[in-house]
Amino acid sequence: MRTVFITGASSGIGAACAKVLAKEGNYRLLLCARREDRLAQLKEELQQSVEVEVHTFVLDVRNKEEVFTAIDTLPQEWKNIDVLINNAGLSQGLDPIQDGDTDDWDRMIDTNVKGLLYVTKAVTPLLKQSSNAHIINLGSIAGKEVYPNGNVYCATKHAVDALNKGMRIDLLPFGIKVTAINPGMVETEFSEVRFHGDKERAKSVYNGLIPLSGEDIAETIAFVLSRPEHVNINDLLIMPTAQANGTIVNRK
Ligand SMILES: NC(=O)C1=CN([C@@H]2O[C@H](COP(=O)(O)OP(=O)(O)OC[C@H]3O[C@@H](n4cnc5c(N)ncnc54)[C@H](OP(=O)(O)O)[C@@H]3O)[C@@H](O)[C@H]2O)C=CC1
Ligand SMILES: CC(=O)[C@H](N)C(=O)O
Repeated sequence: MRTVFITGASSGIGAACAKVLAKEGNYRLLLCARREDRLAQLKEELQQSVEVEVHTFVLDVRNKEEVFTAIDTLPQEWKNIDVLINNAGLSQGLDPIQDGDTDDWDRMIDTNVKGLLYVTKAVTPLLKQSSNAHIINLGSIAGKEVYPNGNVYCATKHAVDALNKGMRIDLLPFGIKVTAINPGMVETEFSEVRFHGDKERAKSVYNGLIPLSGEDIAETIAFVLSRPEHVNINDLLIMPTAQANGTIVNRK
């Protein structure tokens, strides 16, 4: 039984990872996000469908002190973390740099880069105790190329790309695997958050094409985690068939 810690489990890719891994039958799930009600709902849903151990807690990954205290004060039986899925993240705004909102920039940098760093630093001592440790970082096509108006979000995901490579080097002596999962368009709450709650604009992002689902990404992560101990998948770029790169999509 491996214990998986998923950040940002209240929605989208994180929630889908919880559901897919719960069904696998060989994972215990440690789940966090800011929305407590969503986590409680997910826990109930998971435990109604399969037999799985789940522990949830509220965490804002931007809050350094909160991150270190939350990990430090986990119940003893939840401290044996084998897998960390650094999934919590967001995009806010889609504007040219000269028109960007500095509060949006702060939220993206604080969550996608600093939050990921705090969680990784807090959890690494626990991962070092595992004989089968793995960190999965949610990057993006936005970490491989820059698209118009993506400026700061793309910068944060380029940072995740660099951190993913850096972690793999630094954690090599401890046998901790490090993998980047870089999706293209996945229909989750991502666009709704990017457009500050504008549901119509968010929906239009996926008009005329079949985007990836959170489950598509979760199944890929389950595959990555299921490789034999001597095999690590370093980096994956996953797109809907209708998307060629960060900007070119085929809409019907
Ligand atoms: N959807 C897409 O097209 C793509 C997404 N990604 C990446 O995938 C990851 C998941 O996004 P996705 O599932 O699509 O989007 P969602 O908006 O559906 O989910 C984001 C999750 O992150 C959590 N989160 C956001 N901010 C914080 C915070 N400060 N502290 C703790 N948790 C936080 C949210 O929970 P809560 O609000 O409850 O805190 C939520 O559970 C992100 O890193 C995103 O950048 C990458 C490429 C493409
Ligand atoms: C362009 C993408 O595929 C990605 N979802 C993003 O908006 O960065």
